[in-house]
Amino acid sequence: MTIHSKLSTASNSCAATVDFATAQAILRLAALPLGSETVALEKAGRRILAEPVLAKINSPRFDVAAMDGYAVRSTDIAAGHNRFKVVGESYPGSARITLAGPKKAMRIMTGAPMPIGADRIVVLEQCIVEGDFVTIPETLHNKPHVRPRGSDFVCGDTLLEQGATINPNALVLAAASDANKLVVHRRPRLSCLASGDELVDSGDASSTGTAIPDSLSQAVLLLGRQWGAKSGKASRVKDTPEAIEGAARDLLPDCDVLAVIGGASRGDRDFARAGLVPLGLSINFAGIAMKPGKPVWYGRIGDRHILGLPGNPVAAMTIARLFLAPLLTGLGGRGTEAGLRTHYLPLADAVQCAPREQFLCGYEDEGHIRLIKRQSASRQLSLQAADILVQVPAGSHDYPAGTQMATYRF
Ligand SMILES: Nc1nc2c(c(=O)[nH]1)N[C@H]1C(S)=C(S)[C@@H](COP(=O)(O)OP(=O)(O)OC[C@H]3O[C@@H](n4cnc5c(N)ncnc54)[C@H](O)[C@@H]3O)O[C@H]1N2
Ligand code: MOO
Repeated sequence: MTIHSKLSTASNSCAATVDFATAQAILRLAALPLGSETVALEKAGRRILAEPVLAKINSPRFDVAAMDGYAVRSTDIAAGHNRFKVVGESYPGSARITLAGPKKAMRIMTGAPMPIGADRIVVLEQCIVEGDFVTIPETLHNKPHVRPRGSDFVCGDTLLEQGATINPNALVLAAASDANKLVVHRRPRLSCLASGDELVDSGDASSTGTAIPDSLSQAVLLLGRQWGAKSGKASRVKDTPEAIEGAARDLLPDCDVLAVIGGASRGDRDFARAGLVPLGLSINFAGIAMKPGKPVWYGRIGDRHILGLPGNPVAAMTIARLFLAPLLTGLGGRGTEAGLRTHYLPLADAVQCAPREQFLCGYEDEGHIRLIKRQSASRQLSLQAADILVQVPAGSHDYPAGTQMATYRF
């Protein structure tokens, strides 16, 4: 098969150019959770629950003291007694004991099981202790200072829902449930394949006359990690379909998602898709009516997800944020929506629509959107201050200052 017929095979299987919303809908249908695995609690941080966490015990396990003090019977107090014989002590972790007989008290600390028979605590600061006896005030607060058994949660309660992220607060509940393992979604493994005759490792360009550093491979892997991926390998090859095919053949067995950087458009040496056709690439969409990032494409080789990023660095990072992030959150069990959350902010200055939907680099300034002055798909400096992408729908009018616009956080 010639290079040109390979390319045309790839293009023939392309859906027609779609808009951003349609492409996202296609991605959403394909980005289904990869499966689950069981991990030890100490390894579960940042993971997404594939199964809910149910309490295996009550919390508290018994009625327990809510304050340090003396446990007594309220019937004794109601009968007018205020001097009690101290018959023992209860600490957190102590076995439950019985407070036998009237006018008896037990010294007790916060979290310790209430003695059977006692139903209130008199706080330490209000008690006068003399030898084996404790005297309590005539008038007491109404509060019994007892946390009833199961008042936090009871055995069988759902403490964390499926889909929850194990953040520090969630980890409190997971451990409190008495779990030592959690069933979490498998993290997608992301690898990168960059092509470009001009590209060298960062650090090697200045010693040559024409090469430029590959500024995208590691950035795309980092963005992937921010959205829940494990980093696989980053390969870089020359602009030939054979080199792309060979590198992809090596990378695909060990990844779920392959981000193919560059070679996405129509140039003489743009072979990203053509190089993957012999491996069985099928295309779900190619070319989106958006700016930057128009040449983005997405397809499958077997069960692997292949996302083609344009080589221009701002276009590549825009597409990574808007397509790779939701692909990874979808595969990782959080749904593609988690990677596409928008925040509405007012424009500081008017912005002009264009025939294509735009995603402009901007930053948040005192609650307002400021756009980076020179927007260009190739201007790497635009990324220096950009912390948001501002979605500007296609059209022929202006959005005046103050208009609330959807933004995506980088
Ligand atoms: N005739 C047409 N030309 C172009 C079109 C088009 O539709 N018709 N689309 C333009 C758009 S939009 C973009 S974006 C670029 C994207 O092109 P490619 O994906 O084919 O990217 P390359 O040609 O490989 O490279 C473009 C540019 O980016 C630099 N680059 C590539 N990879 C890296 C990297 N890993 N690190 C740093 N810089 C990289 C490369 O050196 C080029 O300067 O095409 C337009 N052309
Ligand atoms: O749309 Mo390209 O991604 O403008 O440079």
